[in-house]
Amino acid sequence: MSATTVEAGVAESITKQEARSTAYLQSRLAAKDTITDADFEVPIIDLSPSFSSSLEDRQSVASQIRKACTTSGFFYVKNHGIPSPTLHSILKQAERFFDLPSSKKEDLHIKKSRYGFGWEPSEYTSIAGDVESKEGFNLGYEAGLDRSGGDGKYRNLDGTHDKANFWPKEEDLPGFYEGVAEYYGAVLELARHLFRLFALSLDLSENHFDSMITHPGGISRLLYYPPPKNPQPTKSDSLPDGEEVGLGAHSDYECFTLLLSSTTPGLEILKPSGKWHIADHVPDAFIVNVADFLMRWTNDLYKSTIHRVVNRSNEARYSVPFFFSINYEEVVETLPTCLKEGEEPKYRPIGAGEYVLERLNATTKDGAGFYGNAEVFDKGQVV
Ligand SMILES: O=C(O)CCC(=O)C(=O)O
Ligand SMILES: [Fe+2]
Repeated sequence: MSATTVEAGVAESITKQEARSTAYLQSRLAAKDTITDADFEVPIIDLSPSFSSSLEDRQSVASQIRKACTTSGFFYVKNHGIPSPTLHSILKQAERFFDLPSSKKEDLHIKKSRYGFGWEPSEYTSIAGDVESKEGFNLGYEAGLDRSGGDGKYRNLDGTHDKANFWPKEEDLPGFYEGVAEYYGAVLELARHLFRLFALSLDLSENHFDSMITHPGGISRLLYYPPPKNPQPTKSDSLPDGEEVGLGAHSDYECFTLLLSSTTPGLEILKPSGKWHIADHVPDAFIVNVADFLMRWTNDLYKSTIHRVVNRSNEARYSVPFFFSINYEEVVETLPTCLKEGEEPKYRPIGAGEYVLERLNATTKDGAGFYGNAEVFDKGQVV
């Protein structure tokens, strides 16, 4: 299938139900799954053979990816080529950022952004209606962060092309921009590499998605989860369960996510039985998870699995997810090769950027968006 550009009217076809995170979550939970907990595993995939010049080697990795995507929708990658100091240094940058005095962070407040970029205080947005303890710093693609230099055609989520990222002043946090740029450049390169493996895993040609990622959307966040106010149970068997949530239950919106975290665990993945699987920390590895574009392309063959974060320790957790999207003007529609004879697409085509923006806005009160919503938020209210 060749890439099509977004058509007028696609945004209107995104229903209110999809745009509202809580309703969307409920509909996803109600969907029957064909797998059971016995099929659920989060494998560690060694990416070394994926850099080989032999197609057979690359295919062997792709088939492991396919297995993970059709069961849990989550896997770890090791030997991914990003040096360990780069990983440690971005987590250090996260610590430095969150240690800034509030007055400095206030200048970067997400209420000044149409896309939720900048600093997000704790208990500010909510993905599933819970109060969320996380504090964040969100940013999007810019050509200067892309080691390929991009093709100069990047547009924001809403199609505009003014500068969208907020950066702390160099004198407030020396070296922060360079640190983030180094990490972002490396993780974007890895995401492009992984996308070729995803294509292979779907029996497509390796370069199937290449023309869609010349100036791709790539939101990344630095996240800080403080230790809980009250000690939390060491595990949880149901949803919802009244725990102190760091980040509420959700699926990610784009193609797939690459998640780096500090050693404190916290990511919980919903198993088919409704119990939570607590993901172990694997040193120097990323957790990769299928997100909603891949679910839609594959008509549910690949699972965009619900997950959340609960910090059950008495230490801080830092994480850095990178949400890899295609170019925002592209349309995501079911791949004909993922439809069996006589099977209909379950999902209508969506404009990539518009869809992500609607899902992001749905995390704000009444879906009103971030921009200029200070009064609502300054009262400390969440959705
Ligand atoms: O911080 C984490 O471990 C997970 C973050 C996440 O799921 C998200 O930001 O979508
Ligand atoms: Fe997520």
